[in-house]
Amino acid sequence: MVDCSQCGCSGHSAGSDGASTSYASATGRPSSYARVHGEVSRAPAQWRRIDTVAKEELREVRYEKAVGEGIAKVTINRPEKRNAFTPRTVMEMSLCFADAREDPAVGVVILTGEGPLAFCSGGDQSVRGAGGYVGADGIPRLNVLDLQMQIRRLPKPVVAQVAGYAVGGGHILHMMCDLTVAADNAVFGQTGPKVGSFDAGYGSTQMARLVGQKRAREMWFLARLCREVLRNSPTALRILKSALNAAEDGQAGIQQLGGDATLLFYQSEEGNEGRQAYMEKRAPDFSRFKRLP
Ligand SMILES: CC(C)(COP(=O)(O)OP(=O)(O)OC[C@H]1O[C@@H](n2cnc3c(N)ncnc32)[C@H](O)[C@@H]1OP(=O)(O)O)[C@@H](O)C(=O)NCCC(=O)NCCSC(=O)CCC(=O)c1ccccc1C(=O)O
Repeated sequence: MVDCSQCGCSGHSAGSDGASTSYASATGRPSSYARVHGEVSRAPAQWRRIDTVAKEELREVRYEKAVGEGIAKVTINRPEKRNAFTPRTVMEMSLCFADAREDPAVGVVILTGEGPLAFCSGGDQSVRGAGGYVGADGIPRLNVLDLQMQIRRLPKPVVAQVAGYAVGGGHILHMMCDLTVAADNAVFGQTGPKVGSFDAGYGSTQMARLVGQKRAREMWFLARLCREVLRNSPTALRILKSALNAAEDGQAGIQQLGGDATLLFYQSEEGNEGRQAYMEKRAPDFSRFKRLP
């Protein structure tokens, strides 16, 4: 096993050059995957830091993109509080995820916490008031619930990279991610009832469903490493994620899958014929599009 703290992997076999992951076949020769796609680099990513997103200076979150690769990384940056989140932290995370969604160069997003002691310890209890967590505007918020939805609906895989504690709302955040890569010291748990809190939404229902869901996603996305995800078709990943959500999310899941179907249809000749005909003030001619069995 190789210690690969930069890529967040929990361990993989090194290629003969020590800088790539080798997928040897049973014969010992390079696998057909390696022959067709080449080896997967395990060289440390070069991160470029982004200090401002949507004109908002990032103070409680670090946001980075890997140079020349489609990986974005969102790091909760409050290690002195075991990366507990305030309304501002959540707002900054939300801006970063929105940016990663919009950036066509980004294919996969990592969510992690600063330092080895905690991924995230949930809501910052020192700013909790009646009605939610209170930021500079004095308004109590539970805005992490919106962030959970945002992660869930992001049409790109999100990988939680967990070292240390992932507890309370922090545990729920990792559960909302598609994949979780855990360091040896990772500790997972809910503390809500101890501190007078609970999450009866995804925090409860998703946890109940997780084992099957996570396994399926791992198999479909083949995502032991972010870089492997990036080699796969973004549309296939998008539809797979939607499909896996749809079975669990009821109408909201169908809405997401339906949106993806529209996206594909808009890219087709058949979809364009309808729009074109409208623009040209003529009847559309769909006769050349076959009704396949
Ligand atoms: C995480 C610990 C187990 C780590 O223990 P340890 O390593 O011994 O470190 P400590 O000395 O305890 O902590 C160091 C330092 O950090 C402060 N701190 C840690 N966690 C928090 C926190 N969550 N809030 C505020 N401050 C925190 C700690 O006080 C220390 O500060 P000093 O000044 O040095 O004393 C342990 O720290 C621990 O158990 N922490 C609390 C975990 C917790 O209970 N979290 C809150 C759970 S409730 C929640 O997250 C709800 C969130 C939410 O918004 C929500 C609301 C409604 C519906 C849904 C949700 C949702 O999230 O889904």
